[in-house]
Amino acid sequence: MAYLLKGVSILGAAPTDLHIVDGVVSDTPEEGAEVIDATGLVALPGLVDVHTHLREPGREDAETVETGSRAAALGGYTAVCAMANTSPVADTAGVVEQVWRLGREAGLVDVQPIGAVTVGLAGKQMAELGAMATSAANVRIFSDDGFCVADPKLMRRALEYVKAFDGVIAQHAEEPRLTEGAQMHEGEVSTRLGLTGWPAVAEEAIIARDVLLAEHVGSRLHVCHVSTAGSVEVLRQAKARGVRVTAEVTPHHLLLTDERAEGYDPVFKVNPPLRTRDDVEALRQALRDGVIDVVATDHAPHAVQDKECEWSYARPGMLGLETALSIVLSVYGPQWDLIADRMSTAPARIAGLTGHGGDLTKAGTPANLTLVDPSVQRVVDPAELASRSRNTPYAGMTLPGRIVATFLRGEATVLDGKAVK
Ligand SMILES: NC(=O)N[C@@H](CC(=O)O)C(=O)O
Repeated sequence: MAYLLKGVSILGAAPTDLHIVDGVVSDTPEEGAEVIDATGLVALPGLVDVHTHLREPGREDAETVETGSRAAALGGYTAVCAMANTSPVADTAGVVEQVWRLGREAGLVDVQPIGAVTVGLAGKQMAELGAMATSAANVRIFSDDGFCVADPKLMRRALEYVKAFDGVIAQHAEEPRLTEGAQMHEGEVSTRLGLTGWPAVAEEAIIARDVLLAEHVGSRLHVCHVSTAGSVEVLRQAKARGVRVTAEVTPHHLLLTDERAEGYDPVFKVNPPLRTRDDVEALRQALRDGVIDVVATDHAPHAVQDKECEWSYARPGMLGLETALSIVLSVYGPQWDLIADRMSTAPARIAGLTGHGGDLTKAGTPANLTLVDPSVQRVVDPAELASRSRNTPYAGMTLPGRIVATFLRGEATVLDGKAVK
């Protein structure tokens, strides 16, 4: 299938014609190509998410690889990295290969499995990182996300182990002894609501420790869902010293604050918790500066019974894939170069996903891209989401931008704002 995207603006530049032929960007038109009127639309390299929870195997009532892939494509993504906290945990070659195969069968985005760092995410014994790296799933990112690799000796060994194949340890930075019973950010609002708080220092202390370990070992560390101004300062200093550390921020931490907990609506319960306005400002600036490298969704679907209950019983986590670009647009406006780097090129580099995040002006670049209509304002309706879950914190909000089409290696996965399969 060949396409001609007529009058498209690549990253906000003057309108041009973009030819997609045989799965790549081409500078020569193809006879009989399907013409898409792309007037007013912006082409971005397909978005890449380094932090997605797809819930399969184990919690297919909340999401499957297929439903999550569809949500991703509709959000403009062409690749997602699937977190390891499934059931069974993705801590063996068998499980990561299963997730990888399910992703191929769904065929809507490239699903790159993340392997667990420790057996069963229990933080005691290192998982078979080498077996997962050499499996068909070709795992490069390892994470116990949902839990912190709290034992410093184990963290050091894992960093040493992955160095051999340029792997990366993605840390969920949470000192567990400081967050026992935590329900939200520790601060003025938690005091008023009478909820046990997760102090900012519980995140910052682990990041500080881990950048020192990564520096000592000379290995790659990635910090998941950075949420505090103090974490940003630790990362800024580490990067200035040349530590091989990268970091992500979620759309919700760029937009929402802990005041959302005031109605006790569990849709706003998430780990790490929503923080203060000052934290939000520091995160926004850090993403601009490049101290934080990427936006990652931490798309965390949960079944109704796990979310629509009393706050303290509700699971933490919120949906992200289908709203991420709109949230980032609402925060930064049409800064397309920034958006393309932080949501596509940089995450593709971190995950080692060659073929994603490429330059759409160059012939031969794999045609992984998405078309956005920035002029449209959409009202988020949970019932319309492709995810199997409904736990979006943005229900009823009016947000800028609509994904019109997404292409994976030149094949449309989304057309006219609808998934093709
Ligand atoms: N982000 C969340 O609040 N939840 C994540 C795991 C996690 O990161 O805690 C989940 O898997 O639901």
